Amino acid sequence: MSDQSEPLLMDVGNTYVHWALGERFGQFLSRHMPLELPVELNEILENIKDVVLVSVRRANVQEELLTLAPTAQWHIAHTFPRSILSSDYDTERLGSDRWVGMLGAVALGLTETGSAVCLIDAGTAVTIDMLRGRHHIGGWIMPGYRVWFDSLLKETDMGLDRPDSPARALGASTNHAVANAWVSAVCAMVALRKAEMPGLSVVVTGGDASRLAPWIPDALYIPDLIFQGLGFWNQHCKAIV
Ligand SMILES: Nc1ncnc2c1ncn2[C@@H]1O[C@H](COP(=O)(O)OP(=O)(O)OP(=O)(O)O)[C@@H](O)[C@H]1O
Ligand SMILES: CC(C)(CO)[C@@H](O)C(=O)NCCC(=O)O
Repeated sequence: MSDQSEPLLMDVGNTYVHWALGERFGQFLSRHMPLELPVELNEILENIKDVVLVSVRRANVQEELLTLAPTAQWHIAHTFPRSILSSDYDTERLGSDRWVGMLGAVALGLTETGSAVCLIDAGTAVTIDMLRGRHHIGGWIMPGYRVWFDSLLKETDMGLDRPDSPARALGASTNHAVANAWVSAVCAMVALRKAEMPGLSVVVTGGDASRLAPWIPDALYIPDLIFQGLGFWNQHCKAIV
């Protein structure tokens, strides 16, 4: 039985759906339809009153999720008050997961320190977003670790296996040449921003964050940043249109 007073938080990404309820959390694949939910989550959905969801997938994934708990109140994070977080980006297109990740930085007070913040979310895609206080000044999108390999596998005749532990050094094998190029690309992008913004704080999150964080000096590794952001959106943004 779940504690019905707190909402179930869900982040529907391009590869995984991540969920959290208090101390409980998990993930399942978002790309296989119909969705195959873990038993624990199905049990939670039978009793839950509120679900707070952010999604970057097509509407049909969201619709299928909604049918799994028809009596629950679903709160979908897709509007973001500019009074709380503004952006120079094309806000019609800025991914909801990026907005919510940045709200996670706001929730943790990282935007109030006087230093600019560089937020790296290493998932299916890697997004790198820059914040000055509660203002998003822009960002970058590049392939995530798996997609980086998959694109070369598809377009070349190289045989490739993804190493578990990529590094920033030069590669001495095909696999490490590709893997280390990915780490080095992200590190170089961060170094570019740091050169322009001394004192920049760097935050790393997402499924591949643990592969990157050791190579970025002074990076803060915050695995649950998206859930911090979803909780903040639910409390402070949902009611503001
Ligand atoms: N258990 C796992 N099995 C396979 N890959 C994993 C696993 N855990 C983490 N990863 C890595 O994490 C990446 C996906 O990250 P994450 O779960 O943050 O993506 P996502 O939220 O689905 O993507 P996005 O937020 O970009 O839409 C995969 O590409 C893979 O490299
Ligand atoms: C970039 C991704 C795929 C990262 O999950 C997502 O945020 C997205 O689909 N964004 C829309 C495009 C944009 O943010 O400019």
